[in-house]
Amino acid sequence: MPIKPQDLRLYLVMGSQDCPHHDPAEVLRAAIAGGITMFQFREKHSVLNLSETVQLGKTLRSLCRSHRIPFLVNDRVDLAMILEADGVHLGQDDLPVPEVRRILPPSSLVGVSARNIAEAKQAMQEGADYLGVGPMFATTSKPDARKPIGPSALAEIRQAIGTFPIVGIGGITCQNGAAVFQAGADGIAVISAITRADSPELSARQLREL
Ligand SMILES: Cc1ncc(COP(=O)(O)OP(=O)(O)O)c(N)n1
Ligand SMILES: Cc1ncsc1CCOP(=O)(O)O
Ligand SMILES: [Mg+2]
Repeated sequence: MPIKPQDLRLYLVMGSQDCPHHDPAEVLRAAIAGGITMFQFREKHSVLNLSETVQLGKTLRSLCRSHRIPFLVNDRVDLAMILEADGVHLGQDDLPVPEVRRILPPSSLVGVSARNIAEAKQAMQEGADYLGVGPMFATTSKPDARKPIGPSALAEIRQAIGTFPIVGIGGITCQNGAAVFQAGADGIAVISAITRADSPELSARQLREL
């Protein structure tokens, strides 16, 4: 099933490493109450072992399923299959989209990171369902993130690719999120703006109002 651009409107990306103040399941529950439209399980540089990762993934997966929120897994196609995820998100250094498509169920969503027009067009040709474009702004959630490209780079990609679904990511907050929508994004993807907020629910609600 193709992605609905409105599913990208407020996309929470999260793993246990992003939740220093609250239990990840509580953060996700609150974020769902606040109005997130999509979720990505991104367990990266965390202290969980593999069986703990699967256990947490199952908990988060069932929360998403009971609220009809698409549940994607970052990078790990094996984990996505174990968790019966709705799809995966792949970066430029991750597994190639056509190979991943061969092993996932046909209806799976595949998101791909892109930071310029060439990467965006290649991802579309290879069968991506949406693009994650960023980092928009400086981020502290991804230590190996490259330099921010800003909303103007997203606007250029939008101009080049027409209506293909795009979500902006990286350093997005209530203060700067509107600029990402104005540049032509269908949605915003956030980690810390929700996971590190005093109230993840209130923060999600405010981001949804953008
Ligand atoms: C929605 C979304 N967009 C971009 C990314 C970044 O993916 P990647 O470049 O592979 O980096 P890691 O997240 O794997 O560190 C994303 N995860 N989600
Ligand atoms: C996963 C990822 N990809 C590009 S920036 C980023 C981190 C986004 O986290 P935050 O919303 O806290 O800046
Ligand atoms: Mg990746």
